[in-house]
Amino acid sequence: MLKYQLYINGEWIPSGNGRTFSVTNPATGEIVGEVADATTEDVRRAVEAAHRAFPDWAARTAWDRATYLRRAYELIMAHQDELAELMTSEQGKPLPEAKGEVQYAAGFFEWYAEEAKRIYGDTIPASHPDKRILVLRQPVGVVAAITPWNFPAAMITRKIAPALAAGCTVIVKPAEQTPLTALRLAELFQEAGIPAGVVNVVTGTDPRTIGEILLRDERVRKVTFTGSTEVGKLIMRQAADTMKKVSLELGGHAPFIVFEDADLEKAAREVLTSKFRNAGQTCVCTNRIYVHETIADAFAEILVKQVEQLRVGNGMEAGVDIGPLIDGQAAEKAERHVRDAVEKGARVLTGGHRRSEGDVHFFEPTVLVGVTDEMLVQREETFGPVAPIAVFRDEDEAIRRANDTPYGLAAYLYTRNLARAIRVSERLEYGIVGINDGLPSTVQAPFGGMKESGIGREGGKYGMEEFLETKYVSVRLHD
Ligand SMILES: NC(=O)C1=CN([C@@H]2O[C@H](COP(=O)(O)OP(=O)(O)OC[C@H]3O[C@@H](n4cnc5c(N)ncnc54)[C@H](OP(=O)(O)O)[C@@H]3O)[C@@H](O)[C@H]2O)C=CC1
Ligand SMILES: O=C(O)CCCC(=O)O
Repeated sequence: MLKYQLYINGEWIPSGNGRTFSVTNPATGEIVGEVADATTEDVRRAVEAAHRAFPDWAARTAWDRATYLRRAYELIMAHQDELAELMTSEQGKPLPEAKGEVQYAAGFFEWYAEEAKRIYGDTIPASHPDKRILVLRQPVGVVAAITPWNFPAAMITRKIAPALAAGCTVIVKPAEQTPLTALRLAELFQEAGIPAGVVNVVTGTDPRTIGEILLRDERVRKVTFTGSTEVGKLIMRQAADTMKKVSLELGGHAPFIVFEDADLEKAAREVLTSKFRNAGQTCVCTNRIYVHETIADAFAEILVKQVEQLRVGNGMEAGVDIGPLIDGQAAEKAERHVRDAVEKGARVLTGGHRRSEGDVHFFEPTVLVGVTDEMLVQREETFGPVAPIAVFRDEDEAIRRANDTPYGLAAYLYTRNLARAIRVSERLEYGIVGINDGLPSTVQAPFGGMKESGIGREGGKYGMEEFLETKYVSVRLHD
């Protein structure tokens, strides 16, 4: 069993009160790790360390910072098999998916090592002959990064790689259910030689208090969060008191519109990828499938055939496509959504049941038809492997129903008609649109949502903006 302490100021230290908590494998219920349960004083110490490390880190050249980021990238890649196994053991996703996430996570370090050198300012023509106008981009300062359990590596690196590249120092608060990957990454950052205090990792079982300490502290200038919309709203309110910069990647309710001209086999394959990745536990997973009425039956038949080939089981075993859900609440939610849909007239074409034993919860990949918009599954984020199919008659109706949600993270459509693809993607009120593509996430593109799905973007050149302040310097040319 793995044992980890807190990573603060370049050192591994126990919690101030010596307390620890265990990490459980969601596929077996076994305890796989024991980590320190941070006290409020430990969190303050991490802020202090990040604050002290900031001036030196910010003053280094971009080339210098890039060297550390590149080393971190290489170390993560060199340890990808080990990191993937660790991730599967605490999160449950199938091993190949975990390895894909590790590579994706490393990719943010590679990208931002390069991007660090391209933080450009501006010079602006002045309206007086003896004046000059300069615009500088400077790191925002100490950053608190609060991350979820569904992507134990990539949600950390997508935040901290641009933060470090910009010259910020960070305190990471990983999810309670998946701290081991975060702590192993911290060991690799230490091995990469990233200076003491530049990255700190605090783990704990009292997220509200840890959050409050990070958010109340005026030395923390930015909070970046991925998780539920409910907690995101709380964080935004708390950040207001010290006017921190805020980035929020929150819940989603992604529609997938399949038009009548679609290649049904290929469209179903994209829906499958988007819907069942990580057992449906991603914020960009398809939640609502709108299929044109003329092809709905044929599409459902093809999707069911593909879904029935998915193997559910322990993600460590070869050939498994769908791992366990993260906990009992997740299984209960998926079950509630299926039950509610059936009570309101939907039909289960495949799946529909949970398999729970003690603390271990699997859910059969499920396809529902006859779904209508008042069903829970069409309104709340399911975060589970349930694919609800509803029918539509025309383009306007599909767009109106797709946009009828407080969320605005990802949306998908499948068509061979280019004009329609462009027209529809322009009208969808979402931060990410996949045209014939169920997996648009990639390091160089802006990831983020509109409406209640959040604020700000992560990834690519846009992700760097979130960690920079703009300073205007006005110069009068007096001798
Ligand atoms: N956008 C996304 O990618 C995600 C969306 N979700 C959605 O949210 C639902 C609930 O998932 P859940 O894991 O509970 O998500 P949360 O929003 O509760 O957790 C995300 C992170 O925030 C921390 N946190 C929780 N409460 C606070 C607080 N008051 N102040 C500061 N930090 C806090 C958590 O810590 P701790 O782990 O200790 O609770 C975790 O590190 C899911 O079913 C799904 O619908 C969930 C995860 C990711
Ligand atoms: O669920 C999330 O919050 C992140 C989705 C991972 C990705 O596609 O980048």
